[in-house]
Amino acid sequence: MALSSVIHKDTRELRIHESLDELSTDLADYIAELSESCVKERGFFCIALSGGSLVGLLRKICEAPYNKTVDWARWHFFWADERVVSKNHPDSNYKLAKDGILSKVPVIPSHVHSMNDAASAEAAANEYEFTIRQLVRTRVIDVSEISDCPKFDLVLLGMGPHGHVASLFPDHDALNEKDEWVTFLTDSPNPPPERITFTLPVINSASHVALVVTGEHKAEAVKSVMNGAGTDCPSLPAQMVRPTSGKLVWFLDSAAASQLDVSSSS
Ligand SMILES: O=C(O)[C@H](O)[C@@H](O)[C@H](O)[C@H](O)COP(=O)(O)O
Repeated sequence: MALSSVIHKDTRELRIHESLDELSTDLADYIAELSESCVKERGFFCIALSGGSLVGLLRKICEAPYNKTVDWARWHFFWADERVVSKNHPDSNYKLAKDGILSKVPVIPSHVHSMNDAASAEAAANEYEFTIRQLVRTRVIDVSEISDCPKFDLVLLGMGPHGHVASLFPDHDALNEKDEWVTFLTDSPNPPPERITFTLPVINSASHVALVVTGEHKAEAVKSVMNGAGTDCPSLPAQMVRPTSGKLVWFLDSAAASQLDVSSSS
């Protein structure tokens, strides 16, 4: 149960939770409901996620009742970003999701669309974009009515303490990428340096984007993002997450929300 749930003027929703356990349960409810409605409407549920603490917070969706009630066979699983390391490396976002989620629920192996760990960052990014293009063509992934971008049913992101999302870092050129769906970095400010990431046009074309942010060390960045959310010149990558026709929900714990004036923001 959310401690406070606030709808902002710009249709951003904040769900603030007292404990990580409550947040994890609410996140599981949210994903299960979305999955049900997408499967009913389109026959598939296309979910993309990044790495970090977010994956641990997805633990409840792998437990009862969701492990039995969710239609896992209709899920297609993607990564919003990946580190260019082998799939069994501790830094791999694939490994994180495999250990934390995919090893616990019956997603069909051919529906797990991971990035090639045997190619260069550039080649793996191109290959991933090609995979996504094929799935858009066959309408497994929906397509945006506004651009020709893929319209993922849900993109789940964490946020770093300096406001980065996926592998899109403040002041990095990758933020300006408008044409590619998937791009690569060889100079990430956070290790490892080589990464592959969805671009902003893809993130912002999703039907639903959820940012899951916890901990006091993120409170300052959460405040900056919320304060600058309406600005025409956003500087933090998390401020640039503005779905064009989709919905944006922030899942926060009370520590991450501690610098927000929640009462005045509704
Ligand atoms: O591969 C990555 O680096 C992640 O995808 C990244 O975008 C992550 O989500 C944030 O850094 C938040 O991570 P934490 O929640 O662990 O702070």
